[in-house]
Amino acid sequence: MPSIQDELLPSTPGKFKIDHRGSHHRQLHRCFASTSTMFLWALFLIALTASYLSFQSFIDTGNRYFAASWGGIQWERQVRNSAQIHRSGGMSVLVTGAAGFVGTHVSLALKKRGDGVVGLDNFNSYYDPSLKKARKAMLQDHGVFVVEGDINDTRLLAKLFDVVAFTHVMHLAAQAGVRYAMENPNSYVHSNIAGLVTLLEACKSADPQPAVVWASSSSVYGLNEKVPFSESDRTDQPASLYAATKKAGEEIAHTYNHIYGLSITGLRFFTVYGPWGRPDMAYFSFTRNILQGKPITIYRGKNRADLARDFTYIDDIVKGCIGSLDTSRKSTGSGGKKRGPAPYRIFNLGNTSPVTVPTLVSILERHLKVKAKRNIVDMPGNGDVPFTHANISHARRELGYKPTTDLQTGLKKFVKWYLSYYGYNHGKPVN
Ligand SMILES: O=C(O)[C@H]1O[C@H](OP(=O)(O)OP(=O)(O)OC[C@H]2O[C@@H](n3ccc(=O)[nH]c3=O)[C@H](O)[C@@H]2O)[C@H](O)[C@@H](O)[C@@H]1O
Repeated sequence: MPSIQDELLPSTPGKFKIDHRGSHHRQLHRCFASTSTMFLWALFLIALTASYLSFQSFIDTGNRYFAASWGGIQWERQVRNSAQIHRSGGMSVLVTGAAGFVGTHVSLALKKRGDGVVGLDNFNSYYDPSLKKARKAMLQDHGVFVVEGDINDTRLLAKLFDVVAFTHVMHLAAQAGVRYAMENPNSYVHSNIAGLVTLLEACKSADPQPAVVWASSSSVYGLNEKVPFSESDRTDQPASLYAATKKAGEEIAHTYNHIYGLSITGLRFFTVYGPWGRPDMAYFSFTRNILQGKPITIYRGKNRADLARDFTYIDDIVKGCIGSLDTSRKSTGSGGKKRGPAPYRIFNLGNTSPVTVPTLVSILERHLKVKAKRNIVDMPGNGDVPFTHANISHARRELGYKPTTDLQTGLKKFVKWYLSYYGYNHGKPVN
């Protein structure tokens, strides 16, 4: 008889248990029973592992297709439809920062003339994302699909180029704003440097390679004193981290042109304003504060000199962007290799008539019919430059760029839009 201990304790898996007292038959039986128990255990473990792994992959897939806002058959269909070209000789353009101020206007203009447009935007909260969502809704109404995603997402970019053979990329996604760079420097590195590299990597690997047009900034002229600013002037004394990242962007773009044959055009925008604009910019926040009866802060330069900007109206900028897309010749690389020299261009897109900040405020007062409470302070050392002024003869020659809207007219259009969008007091009681 087996001892009680033998009955209760299972045999050690993988080892024969020798029964010194039983018959040969019993030994065989025990041996068989122990092997099949072991087999069943093994099966059980395999099944457990397999179901764990498939559960994990279900979670991954779920994350990819449900939590992330891109991917799937329906999504690809939307991307393809949006990229469809509706005119002969048209282009299919990936517009990054499409829910941004300039991105929205450029996307609409391209779509209206029959080009294919797919937008990309990360809808970050640098300023009120509800304004970005409203722009997205407007684009949607005009047949432009805006993908929610980041230019740092390599997989998303590869997917987009996989679904559509974009002929052009209009790269407008960026961390904008001069003074915010002191608060959140890393966001500038993330978007304007890392994001730019990720995007150019995707463009260089795409087959065919698209031609790239992207937004640099007038701020690259930094502390230069020679006016007006020309593209051939030095750009090695930036006054802000923002300007430094845009300057770095120009050098990075040059590298991709040189090594991979990407056709690249950089546009130095000069203080762009207009309807659907950026709430962080002076003309916009001044309007809000004036209507709410709040004081506005007007910076003043050295020796009490007024600051001045070459404010440029959005419709003029859009014409410059589209002129750049239309004149950009093809990239020459394929399979990630350069096959010949490709164009590398830089253009100023300004208005050529600088206006001082106090004059900007006076124009707003006239359009709003409200007096501003002006608080004049010396310019803090926060990255601002005292003035900007564009020489646009290069863009005029090459792109046919010719700005036609003066600040008075442009601000009138902005104020009209502002009042129709926000109402007279931006949802707040007027004091
Ligand atoms: O041209 C450009 O490259 C840049 O133009 C603008 O930068 P900025 O010219 O500084 O535009 P605003 O922030 O609207 O400032 C305009 C002027 O108003 C002044 N300002 C701004 C804010 C304020 O409270 N008070 C004030 O006097 C600024 O010093 C500046 O002289 C954009 O914000 C940048 O993203 C863009 O790259």
